[in-house]
Amino acid sequence: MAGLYQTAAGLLERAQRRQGAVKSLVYNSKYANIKQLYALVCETLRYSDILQEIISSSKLLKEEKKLKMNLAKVLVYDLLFGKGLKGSGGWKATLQKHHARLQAELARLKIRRKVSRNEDLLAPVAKTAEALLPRYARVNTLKTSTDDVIDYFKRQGYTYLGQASSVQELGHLSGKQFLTDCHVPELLVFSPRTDFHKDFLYRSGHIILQDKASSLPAFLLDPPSGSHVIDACAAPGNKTSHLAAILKNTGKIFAFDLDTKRLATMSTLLLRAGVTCHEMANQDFLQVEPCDPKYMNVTHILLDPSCSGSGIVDRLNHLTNDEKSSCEERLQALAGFQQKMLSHALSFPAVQRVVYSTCSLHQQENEAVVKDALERNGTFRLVNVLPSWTHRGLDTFSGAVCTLRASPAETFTNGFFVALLERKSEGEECRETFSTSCNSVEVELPYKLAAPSTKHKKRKVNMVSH
Ligand SMILES: C[S@@+](CC[C@H](N)C(=O)[O-])C[C@H]1O[C@@H](n2cnc3c(N)ncnc32)[C@H](O)[C@@H]1O
Repeated sequence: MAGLYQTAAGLLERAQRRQGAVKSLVYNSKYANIKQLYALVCETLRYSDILQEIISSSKLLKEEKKLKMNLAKVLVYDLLFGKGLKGSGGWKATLQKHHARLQAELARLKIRRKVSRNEDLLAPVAKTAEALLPRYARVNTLKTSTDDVIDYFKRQGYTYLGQASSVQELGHLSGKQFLTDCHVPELLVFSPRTDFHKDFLYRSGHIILQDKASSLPAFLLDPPSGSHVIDACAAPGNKTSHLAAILKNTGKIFAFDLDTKRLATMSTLLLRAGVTCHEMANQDFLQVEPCDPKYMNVTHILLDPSCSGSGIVDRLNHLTNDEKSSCEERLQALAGFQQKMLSHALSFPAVQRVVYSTCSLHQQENEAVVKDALERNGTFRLVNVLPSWTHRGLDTFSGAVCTLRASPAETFTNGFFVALLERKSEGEECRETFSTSCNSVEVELPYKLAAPSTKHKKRKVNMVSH
């Protein structure tokens, strides 16, 4: 069992060096009991600051010279907060020697902070962000219908409250209540901590467990049936399967990714979801030739590139905050890569719409990337998506208000950013040569926002051209 603690400590080290998202690091670790490892790593991260304080005040590392901080954290977590140390001998025996002192330090800490429960020691962000987030389940319309899934959950004892009329309602679900989302009609919303990983509908690909923010890019891109679409950074494929559902498995999705392991996971996910209209390639999107005849009919591109992941709630970034300088460098490198990717997407000759998204909170990876792309490419403009969505892009350039941000506190989702770029019509381009930068133009909104009977309805909104 020593392998569990050593593996968990190694993963904490890698997460601190920002070598990947905690979830992917765990899943790629090949450890036999992934669930146990994931729980240990996440809980240790949640209690990271507390553990550090207890370990320092108990002088554990001074007495046990071979013990390093991350290994100490996972061991002390299991000893004090978990179900007790597993295995026998080795570090278990060492830690048992210090058990009484560590427990006394924990008790002292609780007295100092005037709390009685371990949970109350957690900083508000570690406690509330997680507790705020509802569980989202996207109905896979390739396999079933929203009505059938609602009936299924009702039969399982859940109470259906209808369609949410505002985002706020999503944050007030408790027990076995559930709603249909107020923006994405195929998204069902359950109370936080609802777990469907063992549910038949999840295992059979009838529902996809996907955060609401992450379901916005495909929903907003909204390619019509039969279109040719590129998913530029596709693995593990949540957005690809959403695109396939919107396309009703017609047309074509060219899905690219650099990471072979993630592509393998994607294969399984797409098979389970019944996706058949895709072509997967282990290829750098930047090397995909826009003028290749194969892509001449590509009209829609979803670009969800690698990012810092600073918006993901379960990544518990406070653990890595001490690496501020490398973080700045890394942000710059990421932003440079994202700018290249977005410019490349806009260079496909027939492309009409490109959705750009990240799970980052950093302006450098979000508004700045979009602003750069629009400055380089005058033939695209931003679409003012979901006008009723109050959390907009940071006001760093004149069109930023057209973009969306998402966050646990404001939208009950992970932190996220989405921008939809659309090719200007020829007439529009000409008009702009002689007009000011702010125009009122007709834009097509996804049918879910329009009257139920019309697939695409023209709405007049204020558009900012760049
Ligand atoms: C945020 S993840 C994509 C998540 C995916 N869209 C989903 O919803 O399941 C970013 C992905 O971009 C891939 N990637 C990074 N650089 C790439 C490149 N130059 N070309 C293609 N894929 C790339 C990474 O391997 C990673 O899988």
